[in-house]
Amino acid sequence: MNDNTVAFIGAGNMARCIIAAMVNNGYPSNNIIAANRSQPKLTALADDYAIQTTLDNISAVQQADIIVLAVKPQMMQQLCETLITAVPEIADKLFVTIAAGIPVSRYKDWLGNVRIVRSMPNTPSLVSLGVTGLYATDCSNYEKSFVDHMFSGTGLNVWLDAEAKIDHVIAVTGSSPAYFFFFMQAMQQVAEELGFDAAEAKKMVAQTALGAATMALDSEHSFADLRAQVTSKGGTTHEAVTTFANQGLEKMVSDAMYAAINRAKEMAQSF
Ligand SMILES: NC(=O)C1=CN([C@@H]2O[C@H](COP(=O)(O)OP(=O)(O)OC[C@H]3O[C@@H](n4cnc5c(N)ncnc54)[C@H](OP(=O)(O)O)[C@@H]3O)[C@@H](O)[C@H]2O)C=CC1
Ligand SMILES: O=C(O)[C@@H]1CCC=N1
Repeated sequence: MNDNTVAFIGAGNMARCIIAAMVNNGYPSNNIIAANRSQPKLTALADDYAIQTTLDNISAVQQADIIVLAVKPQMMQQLCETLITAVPEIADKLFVTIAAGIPVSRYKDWLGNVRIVRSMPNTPSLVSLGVTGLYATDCSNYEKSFVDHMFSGTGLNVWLDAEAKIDHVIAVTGSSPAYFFFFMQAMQQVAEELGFDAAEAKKMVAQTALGAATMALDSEHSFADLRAQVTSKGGTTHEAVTTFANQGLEKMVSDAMYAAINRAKEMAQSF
């Protein structure tokens, strides 16, 4: 499977995270090409991962078996139309898109009746602790296995039986690293107010988040049980957690996650 050449069109944040995971997982770097409209990110990727790079999208797709569409959603239609015009036979290749909010039907409008896997990765893929939602249409078992293999170094792959679930994955894992970073940022701010220096405060907060997540993954206990283990009756945690509850943390989280889903649906309507 490592013989397939994979071209990333768009070499931004998310492409870098997936490329890092593939290379760290043993995918041959000379079988990965990144194409970008400007040079700096390509230079950094070539330096860090020894992959091939190019400013020429067309040349990248011509050399590739699998094409990963990794530009922002707003750029996608123009990109697809340029590609299909320049290289009509690329419709025979396998496409993987990582874009939020663009349904498979739009790609088929832009590229013809292509075989495409919609994926929704997240940035912790960079450290192989990502979660990727995957939804395939019209692909062979080999192609699905290949895409599974391609993402296997990023962390956990979750195959979906309905395209609508991609929007749910966005809310649960695609966007959610930002929720945790926001929470940690707020905690760091208070730690600094309390006199810890910025680097120390960041480390203390991140180490606690890592410890809590590791405990949750390693344990049979529910999140609620693990929370109860920290919360002594009449103690400090109870006061903190009650403050969160009284100020509507659960509703806030729910509203935020549905807002992400609604935005994905709204984006889908706009393409
Ligand atoms: N960031 C995330 O956490 C996640 C993002 N996604 C999806 O991934 C996609 C990319 O997002 P992200 O990586 O964050 O965005 P970035 O802006 O970091 O990356 C997009 C890249 O595409 C390049 N680009 C734009 N137009 C073209 C073009 N026509 N040809 C070649 N390269 C082009 C940009 O070049 P330049 O450097 O010149 O701007 C940039 O490097 C989006 O569709 C998003 O929905 C999915 C899951 C998670
Ligand atoms: O914010 C976004 O639209 C993309 C999709 C999931 C994470 N980032």
